[in-house]
Amino acid sequence: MPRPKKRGSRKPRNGGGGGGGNKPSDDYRTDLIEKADMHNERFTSYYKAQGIVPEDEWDAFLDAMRQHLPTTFRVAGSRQIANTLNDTIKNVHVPSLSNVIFEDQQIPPPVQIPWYPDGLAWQFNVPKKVLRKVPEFKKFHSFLVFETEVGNVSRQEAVSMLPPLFLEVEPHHKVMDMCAAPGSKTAQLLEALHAQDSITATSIPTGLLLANDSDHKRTHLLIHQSARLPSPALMVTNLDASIYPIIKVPASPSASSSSSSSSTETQLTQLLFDRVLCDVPCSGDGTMRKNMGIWKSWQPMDGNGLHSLQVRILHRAVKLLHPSGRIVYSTCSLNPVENEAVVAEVLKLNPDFHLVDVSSKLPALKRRPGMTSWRPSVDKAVTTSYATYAEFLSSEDAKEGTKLTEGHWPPADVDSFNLPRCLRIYPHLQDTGGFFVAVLERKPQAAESSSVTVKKREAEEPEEVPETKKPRLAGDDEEVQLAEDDTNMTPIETEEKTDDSALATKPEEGASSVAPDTKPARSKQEKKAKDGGGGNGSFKEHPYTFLSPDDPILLNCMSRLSLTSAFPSSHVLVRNPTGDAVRSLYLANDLVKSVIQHNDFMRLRLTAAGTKVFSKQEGGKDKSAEAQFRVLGEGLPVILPFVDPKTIIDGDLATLKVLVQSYYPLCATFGEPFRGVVEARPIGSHVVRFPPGEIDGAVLTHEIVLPIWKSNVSLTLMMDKKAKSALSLRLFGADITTAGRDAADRKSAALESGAATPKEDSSAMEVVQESDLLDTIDES
Ligand SMILES: C[S@@+](CC[C@H](N)C(=O)[O-])C[C@H]1O[C@@H](n2cnc3c(N)ncnc32)[C@H](O)[C@@H]1O
Repeated sequence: MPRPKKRGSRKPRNGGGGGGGNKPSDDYRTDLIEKADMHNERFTSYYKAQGIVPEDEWDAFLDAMRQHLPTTFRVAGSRQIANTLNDTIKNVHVPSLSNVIFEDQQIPPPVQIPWYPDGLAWQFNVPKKVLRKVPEFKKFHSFLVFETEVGNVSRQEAVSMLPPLFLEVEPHHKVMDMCAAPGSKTAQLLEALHAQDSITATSIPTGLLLANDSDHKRTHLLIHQSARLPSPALMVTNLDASIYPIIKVPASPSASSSSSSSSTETQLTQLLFDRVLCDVPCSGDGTMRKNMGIWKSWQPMDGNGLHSLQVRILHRAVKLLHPSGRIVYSTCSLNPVENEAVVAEVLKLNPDFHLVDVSSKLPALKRRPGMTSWRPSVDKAVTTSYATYAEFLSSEDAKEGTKLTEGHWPPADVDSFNLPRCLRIYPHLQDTGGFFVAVLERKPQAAESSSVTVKKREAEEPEEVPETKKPRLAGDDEEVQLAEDDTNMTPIETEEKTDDSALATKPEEGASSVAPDTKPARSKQEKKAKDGGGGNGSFKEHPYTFLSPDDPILLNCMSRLSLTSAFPSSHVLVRNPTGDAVRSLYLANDLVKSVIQHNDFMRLRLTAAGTKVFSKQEGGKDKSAEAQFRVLGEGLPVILPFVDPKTIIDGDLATLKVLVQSYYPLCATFGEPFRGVVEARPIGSHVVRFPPGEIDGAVLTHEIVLPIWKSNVSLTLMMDKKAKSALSLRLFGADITTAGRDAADRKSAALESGAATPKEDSSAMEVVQESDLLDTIDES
């Protein structure tokens, strides 16, 4: 008698199980598992059977997997400020951290990651208590936390920095990040799109970054993360990537940004992407060095259950790609079933694609070739005895309901796929997590003939996504249980009760043998995943409305801020049900505008578009066209190229110090000529330029431009509290802001009275004390 049908395995650890939030769950607290418990017989026997590393490297591999993962970060590469900051790290922090002894141990200073371009990525490995107790490290830690907060530094696991590097994004590219949350790679892609930003001004790239995630809550985390690099070229959607719909844009670029164009009068075509990142949900066993709970729970079926979803996401990427485009597929799993098997399956479905040889890229990166032989485990007991799917099918195990497909095994003609061109990164190679990357493009001749087809198709209406394939929403309808940390999803056993009716297409068993144009099948496990978004039943976001360039509020805002006629006023949008300029104004580039105008925002589940640049001043009572809008700190770099230079006020470092020190310094406190100039200005939003300078040992190494608000008699520096503290720390070596001083006072009062350090975080400085760079959100 057959055994009861085996239920689905586990949710993807890395981004598959619904979840946002940003705190580690106790299960995955790295300090709650002893080294002695870092064993898993199934893991050992499975990976030994696969031969993922040579026998004589096995101990080194396993030993590295048990070591604490170093902390790594990038200095945000798109900004000219990156080099200045990198110099600060090199010339100020590293020397001060070079001779630290803690509990009789020499603590090594941060070092540059050798393979990262321009030396902009760093790593260090110190216990948390060193960061908290050693003054030099504490200072460095505060510096990093603040710079992270303002977007100049991105805490990201080293291997997670790889996929965007292999994607080679340029500012004109149309880029799709299919599984983007929480957004560390999105940030990196945005930086590449903004490579032409100057030290004070953001460029408006002609390209586009469409960041998508099927988990609604996680898309908000993604929006929060990407707000650090405000971009008029960013859109965020909340869909199931495996059935991502076609996006329509005008066939002729000249029609794309015209305010009068609409889908009824304009010929539309499918938007094809130049670059697609598929950083898919995976079992995440390459992250065991930080998600140590995986040691306890790992089992071989995790990867088996994800294979089909991974194939379908990558296959969809192929369909969305421009003929000359490039796809990067990545996972933080070591399992060939989630890696090479997925790539081989998609190459089989798309014979015009091939793996790109990237062996000469990032030469200092130690890597191993992709595998050409593996054996999936057909059960939890790690039975890996079947060399082929056919062998498995004729076995007892197959009859007992195990959901495996031919695609789980290496294809018969495995050599034709060049799988060794994939990259495998193992922990013992260069002290990182485990990772997998594959770079796919169309074969050169296929790309050419495909280009011709695309040109022809430009005259036609784009193919619509059939109704039945419209994404079905899961994340919103179900109660999404947040894992405490994005990086640390708690694996949850899944049930298989999902209604299949709205899901694509074929039964799982046939997945490996589907014809090239057929969608790969969907596993039951993935159907259940709460993040398998789609449908728009409970989509509650507001629509996007572009203001008319004659909108009186917009005109008033432009004249008050002295914006020149070059300002793209036809690209300003609002988000509210009435489409009026009520509170916030956003700026989008041509492509973002075009996508919004020609696609239903509900169908795309469009969650964010463009970047917020103006906001109504809080407390303003004027509800008429005279309402006062101010330029936002984060919006200023985008607006700056359009501000009439004559109206920018000149300040100096002494002026900046006063503005940083108090919330509302009186105009009378400033020295001349600044005082005279601001006193003559009307109430409202103004822009001040601070050239490089020096006072009392504080050095401003490069020009900065900041927004201020002038009231009757006082000024306010319009910067987020944390950003202000970051600036203070960078310029004056201490947090001299009101919030910083208050926090320091409270802390010393608490210390004097013998009470614990205040827990409630009411100031920016306390944020630094309480937050920990080691806990910063990052998902590789
Ligand atoms: C490995 S994580 C992505 C990490 C992200 N690229 C980063 O660097 O921060 C995988 C993501 O895929 C999302 N996801 C899972 N299934 C999906 C699907 N069918 N379509 C789109 N996103 C999906 C998860 O919500 C998760 O955020």
